[in-house]
Amino acid sequence: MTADETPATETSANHPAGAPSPGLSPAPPALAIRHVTHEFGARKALDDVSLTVPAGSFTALLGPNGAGKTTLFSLVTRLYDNRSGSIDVLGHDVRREPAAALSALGVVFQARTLDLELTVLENLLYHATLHGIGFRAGRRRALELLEQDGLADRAKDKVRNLSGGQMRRVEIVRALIHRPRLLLLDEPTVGLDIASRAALVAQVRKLVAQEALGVLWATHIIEEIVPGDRIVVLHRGRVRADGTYGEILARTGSDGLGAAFLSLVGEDSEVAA
Ligand SMILES: Nc1ncnc2c1ncn2[C@@H]1O[C@H](COP(=O)(O)OP(=O)(O)OP(=O)(O)O)[C@@H](O)[C@H]1O
Repeated sequence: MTADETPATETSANHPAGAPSPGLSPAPPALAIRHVTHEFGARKALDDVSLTVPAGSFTALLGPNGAGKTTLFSLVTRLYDNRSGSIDVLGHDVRREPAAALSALGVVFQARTLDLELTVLENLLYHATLHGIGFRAGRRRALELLEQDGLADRAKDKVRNLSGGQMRRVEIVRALIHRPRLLLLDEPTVGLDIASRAALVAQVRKLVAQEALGVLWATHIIEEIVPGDRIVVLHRGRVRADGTYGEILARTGSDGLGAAFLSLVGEDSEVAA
């Protein structure tokens, strides 16, 4: 079977990918991190971190600068080796089964990584090729995703001519090209205006709802989090709270997420309310 003929992940309206099948054991979470510690010399960037991103959930990783969010993403993506604890993507341990784990993973890094001199479509096809997807299947998938996101008319434009928000949306499309089940986004809205930020968050929430994608969204912007989201509060390398929006408010006795966050991490935070 060629890459062009590789069947898409089976989905249907009643049984989206990642959701448990009737009669079968429940699907593994999109991401399960257990007891991970990471040090840079004497500095402990992560200290016994455990968290789960269920399939079909929008989980916000909320933490101020220096909390350890990027370090955590670097461990999940294997930029760094996790020497303690375990990290499973869709049930695959990233150390023992890196190929299976990484093929289920899409990432949008903090720094922009599109080639400005290539067109939108060329950028997407380049990425598809890296994932072993044939030219025709890659083109079909890229155009389908651009269409869904309202960007089809920009396919042949050089990336240089897009707005910052559009570039970010293309990066999300690129991260989805190989049909991952987990999407990691590291502070994707930094530098965007309010309208672009809202469009980006809406794009990702739609994916969670329609495709049962598990999303881990690192941010320090409280406004991006809404009731119904799962939240992991990370501060100075430690998980300070992990639960639904309502659980975090109830646990801290707060009437808003800003107040809840402050009561969890104290005054030395740089989280934007
Ligand atoms: N390569 C490195 N060498 C030494 N220390 C590092 C390195 N990378 C990160 N750190 C330190 O680890 C801690 C966590 O940093 P990290 O970048 O993961 O936080 P973050 O939550 O992503 O912050 P930001 O929002 O500012 O990117 C910080 O104290 C940082 O200075």
